[in-house]
Amino acid sequence: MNDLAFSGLELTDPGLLRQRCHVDGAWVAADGGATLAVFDPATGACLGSVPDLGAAETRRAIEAAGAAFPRWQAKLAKERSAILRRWFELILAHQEDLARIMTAEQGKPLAEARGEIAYAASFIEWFAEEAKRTYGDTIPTYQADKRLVTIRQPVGVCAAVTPWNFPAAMITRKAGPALAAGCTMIVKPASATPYSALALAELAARVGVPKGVFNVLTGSATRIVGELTASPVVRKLTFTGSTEIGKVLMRQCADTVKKVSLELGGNAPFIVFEDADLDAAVDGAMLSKYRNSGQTCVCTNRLLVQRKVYDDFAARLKERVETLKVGNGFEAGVTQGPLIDAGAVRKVEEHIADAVAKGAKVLTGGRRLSAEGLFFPPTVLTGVTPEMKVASEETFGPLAPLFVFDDEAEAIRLANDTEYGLAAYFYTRDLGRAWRVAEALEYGMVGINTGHISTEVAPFGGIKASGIGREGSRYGIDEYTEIKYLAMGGIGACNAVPA
Ligand SMILES: NC(=O)c1ccc[n+]([C@@H]2O[C@H](COP(=O)([O-])OP(=O)(O)OC[C@H]3O[C@@H](n4cnc5c(N)ncnc54)[C@H](O)[C@@H]3O)[C@@H](O)[C@H]2O)c1
Ligand SMILES: O=C[C@H](O)CS(=O)(=O)O
Repeated sequence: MNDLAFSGLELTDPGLLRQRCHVDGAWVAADGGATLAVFDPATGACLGSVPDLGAAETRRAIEAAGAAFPRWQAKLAKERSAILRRWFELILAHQEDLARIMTAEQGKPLAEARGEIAYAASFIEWFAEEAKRTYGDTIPTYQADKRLVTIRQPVGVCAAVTPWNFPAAMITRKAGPALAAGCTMIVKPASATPYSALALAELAARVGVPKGVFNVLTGSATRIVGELTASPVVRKLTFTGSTEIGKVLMRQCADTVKKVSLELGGNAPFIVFEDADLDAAVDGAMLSKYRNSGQTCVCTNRLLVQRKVYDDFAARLKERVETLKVGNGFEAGVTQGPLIDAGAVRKVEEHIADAVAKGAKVLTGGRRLSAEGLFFPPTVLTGVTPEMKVASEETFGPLAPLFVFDDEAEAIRLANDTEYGLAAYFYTRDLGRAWRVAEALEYGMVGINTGHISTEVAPFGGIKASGIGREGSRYGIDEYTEIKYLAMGGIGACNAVPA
C-alpha cells in the first residue's frame, strides 16, 4: 500500500514503500492496529505511518527467525553468497528510489543519500564474498592418536537495533555478515527512519531471502528490544546507537549471555599540526565535520589546532564553511539538510551557549535559521577550552569548536581526554610524528591526512565507551560465527610407519 504523502517522491518503483512490518515473509500490522507516524524533518509533514508492534508480535518474529535458522544455516555458503549478491545488485538498481525515500525520512541531501545507498550495498557485496571464507583450522595434535580441527558455525538468531542517521548502511553492515554466516536476523530500526529498512526487506524478499531470515519490526523500542534481549532464542545482539542505550542493552543481554557487538558514540578529535598542509586539513575538516550535517558517529567533535597556524586555519575554515548551503535535501545545491529533531537542535544550541558563556567566540553561524524549523547553520567557534561541554559531550550537529595546543604531547593528551574512542584524525607532513601520534591515540580508527575513513573493506569500530567489536572488513563476519573445536581420538598408530 503506497502512501499519498510519498507520491511527491516520483519513485520509479512505488512498491518499495512499505507501511507494514516484514515478519516471516509476510507484511504485517500490529495486533491491535496501532501505528507510529513518520515525519519529514525538512518540512514537518507526515509522510505516513508504520505499525507500532509490541511484545507478542516480537515473540512471533523470534519464533519465525528461529524456525528459519536450520534451513538457512544448512545452505551451502555459495548458495547464501549468490542470494546476497542478487540483493546487492537489486539495491544498486534501486539506488535513486532508495535515496529519495531516505532523504524524505532522514533529511540528508539527495547526493549524500545516494552515497549512503552505495555504501550500504557495498556491505552486502563484501559479505556475499566473505560468506565463502569462514575458514577453520587444522591444529598440530598434542597426542599421536588424536586429530584436532576447528570449524566456524553461525551464532544463530541475531537481533539488530539501528540508529536514524544512516538508515540503510547501519542495517546492511549487520545483515550482510549475519546472513552470509548463516544467521537469521530481526531488525528494529529507529522509529524516525523505518521506510529505508522496510524497503531493504522488500528487496530481500524479491531476491529470494527465505521467509524468517530477515525480519524488520517497527514500534516501541523498549517493548520490542525488551523481548529480543530477554529471549534465549536470540543468541546475539548487534547495536548501533548512543553509548547510553548501548550500556542499557548490554545489561539486558547479560541474563541470556548473548554475544554483543556495540557501535556507540564518539568524540573525535581532529588535530592540525603546524607542519600540516592547511588546505588539505581544511578539506578534511569539512568532510569529517559536516557530513550528514554533523550527525555521524565519526564526525569531528573537537578541532585541536597548533598555536602557530591557529588563526590561518580558522580563517580558511570559516571561508569554506560559509560556502555550505542549508536547506531541504531535495533542493539542488543543498549540502546541509535539517537535523533529525528538535532535541538535536537544542543540543547544538546548548553546546554553543555553554561555550560562549565560558569565553568562546562564534566565528560563523551560531543561531538557528528559524524559530520552528530543524535547520541549523554550520557553525565554527574559536577560543574553546576543555572546561566547555563540547570538549566532553558528543554534539552530533554542525558545530566545529576550535581548541589551541602548543606541542605534540599536549595534543595527544587533549585528544585522549575523553571516555570515547571511536575515530580520530590528524594532519602532519612529518612521518615520524605520524607514527608516534597514530600509536598514541586511544581510538579504534585513525585518519592520517584524511577526513574520511569509512569503507566496507576496513574494520569499523571503537574502544572504551565507543563500543565492542568491528563491522565490515575480514573481521566483520567473526561477530556472527562461533569457533567450534573438534578433538578426534582413537586414530590409532599408522602401520605404514616403522615402529
Ligand atoms: N559507532 C557507530 O557506528 C555509530 C553509528 C551511528 C550512530 N552512532 C551513535 O548513535 C547515536 C545517535 O543515534 P540514535 O539517536 O538513533 O541513538 P539511540 O541510542 O537513541 O537509538 C539507537 C537505536 O536504539 C533504540 N533505542 C533507544 N532507546 C532504547 C531502549 N531504551 N531500549 C531499546 N532500544 C532503544 C532506538 O529506537 C534506535 O533504534 C549517536 O551517539 C551516534 O554516535 C554510532
Ligand atoms: O554514523 C555512523 C556511521 O558509521 C558513519 S559512516 O558512514 O560509517 O562513516
